[in-house]
Amino acid sequence: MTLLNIAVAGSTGRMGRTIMETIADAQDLRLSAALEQPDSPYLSQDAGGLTGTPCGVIINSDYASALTGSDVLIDFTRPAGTLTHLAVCRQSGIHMVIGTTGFSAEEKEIIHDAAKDIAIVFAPNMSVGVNILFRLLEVAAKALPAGYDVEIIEAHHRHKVDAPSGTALRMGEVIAQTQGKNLEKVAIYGREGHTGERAADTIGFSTIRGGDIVGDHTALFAGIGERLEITHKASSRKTFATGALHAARFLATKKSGLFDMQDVLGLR
Ligand SMILES: NC(=O)C1=CN([C@@H]2O[C@H](COP(=O)(O)OP(=O)(O)OC[C@H]3O[C@@H](n4cnc5c(N)ncnc54)[C@H](OP(=O)(O)O)[C@@H]3O)[C@@H](O)[C@H]2O)C=CC1
Ligand SMILES: O=C(O)C1=N[C@H](C(=O)O)C[C@H](O)C1
Repeated sequence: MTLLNIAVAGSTGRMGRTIMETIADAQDLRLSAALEQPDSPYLSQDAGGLTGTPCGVIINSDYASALTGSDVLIDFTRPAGTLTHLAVCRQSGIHMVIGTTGFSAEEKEIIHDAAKDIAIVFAPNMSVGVNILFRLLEVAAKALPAGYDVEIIEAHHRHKVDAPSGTALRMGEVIAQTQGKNLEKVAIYGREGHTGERAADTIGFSTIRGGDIVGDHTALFAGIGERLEITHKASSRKTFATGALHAARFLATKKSGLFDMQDVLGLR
């Protein structure tokens, strides 16, 4: 069997470690590189040492040379890191799975442009459940009559640095798009003080941060006399890692283009 060579950026982070563990369990995948920042205390260590099984891949910050021999780079880092890695991958013709969240509109445009040359899966949430939830939101947003207030509530661990989560923002985009609205114009990010009554047609976001919550997302459609809540709760990062590896396999069949998990999972 020909193995697919996977490089992992942010290899010592929460997602990086989980992805490397998941690669180690896959028969068809090989960890080809483990990347970290130049000031990382983990440089030169065996990447498998982090997960208890040394594998002979040394954690490296020389992106260009480390990526030689890789088919796909999986990147769950920060926007600045992802864009640095993207430039190297575009130059070297290496496909990318991007799970990082918190990009500005301009930064997302750079990813769109790079997809002219390489194939990219870019998705704020790689779990099967959340991607089905996106479809359920389309159904609800289309079927409910006018007058249901939309609120999106998300909860994550204390270490998360961006808010609202990328998933919550995508939920807002899906609902807004389905209802013919522009999220930028209707989003309300938090409320404080004398806010006045809720404006009709807005989409509110609420963010909770605490402890080790892996990732909870709820869309609330609140009408008069009833509420519809659609919720997803992730209980393990393995669900995201498994999705990222499916995305890498999907990219192996592509030459270029921008895809998301709806494409990977055949949900479009
Ligand atoms: N799409 C999805 O399904 C999911 C997406 N995410 C997203 O993935 C990202 C990472 O999450 P998580 O693993 O929890 O975060 P962590 O903070 O645990 O890990 C981030 C990793 O990226 C490295 N890093 C940070 N900045 C840079 C940079 N400028 N260049 C290169 N590497 C960098 C960090 O190195 P160091 O520690 O040295 O700073 C660390 O290894 C977040 O944006 C999160 O929202 C998370 C889960 C699921
Ligand atoms: O930072 C996290 O942990 C997560 N981030 C993603 C997001 O911002 O949507 C996905 C997941 O909920 C975990």
